[in-house]
Amino acid sequence: MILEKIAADTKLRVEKAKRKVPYSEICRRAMAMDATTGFPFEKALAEPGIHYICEVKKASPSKGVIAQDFPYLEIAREYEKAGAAAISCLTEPKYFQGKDAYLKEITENVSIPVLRKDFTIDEYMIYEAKTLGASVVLLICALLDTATLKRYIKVADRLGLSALVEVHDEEEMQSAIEAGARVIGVNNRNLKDFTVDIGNSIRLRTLAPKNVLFVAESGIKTAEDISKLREAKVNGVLIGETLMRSPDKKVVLEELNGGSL
Ligand SMILES: O=P(O)(O)OC[C@@H](O)[C@@H](O)c1c[nH]c2ccccc12
Repeated sequence: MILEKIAADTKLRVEKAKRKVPYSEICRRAMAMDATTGFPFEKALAEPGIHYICEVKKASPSKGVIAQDFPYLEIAREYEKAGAAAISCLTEPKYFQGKDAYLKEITENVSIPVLRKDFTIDEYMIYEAKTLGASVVLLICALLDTATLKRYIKVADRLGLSALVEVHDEEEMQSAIEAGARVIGVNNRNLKDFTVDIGNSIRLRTLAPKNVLFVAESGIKTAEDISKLREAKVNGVLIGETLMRSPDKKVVLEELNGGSL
């Protein structure tokens, strides 16, 4: 499966990063930073209504190159101006053509929280995310057992980072809950065959405890999708391709939201 391939390549990337900046040094740098962040991502999602997490993504394994022209900083600024609650920035280089530098530059230029969208398979990456200015890290349940998930959430917590814990079925949802996830994202994309079903978020919505924030991820394209997710009482939606393919992000966000934002 693609996820295993990506995880294996990520492991090599982290080994290389550790040779440049050792584990003890990345920890030191991250822990020297302010951890009293107030968890702005969770704060934003906890406000009433549905919130937009807008993704900066050049390419993906399922779609290939999405944006030939990729003015990532302009895109991030446009998202912020259009009323996004948060930004998601891909940093995985091989399959998504992401870069740590995109994340760093974006966090330095917007004031809304930014998610480091990557395949966290080592605590090192959580410390790294902090030094890049992220407010949130992605933890994918399919890559981490419950005990590891729990440990990573604690590491993030101590740094003042939120964790968006991604699940795609009931079993993973249970693991996320058991690990103490405060924000759970349901991926509507099946990573085995790349099919997308918004119904996956709606189906799993009822399984998340009341005190957990809920995000629907992937394949969100129309105002009708949003309206269904709103009805299901999701707190946030994570949208990439639909926004990346449209020249005017503000117009698309307004259309999706059925008026203004
Ligand atoms: O471009 P889309 O279909 O709107 O999806 C965005 C986001 O959900 C997707 O990029 C994503 C969801 N989970 C991930 C994990 C890793 C990388 C990417 C993702």
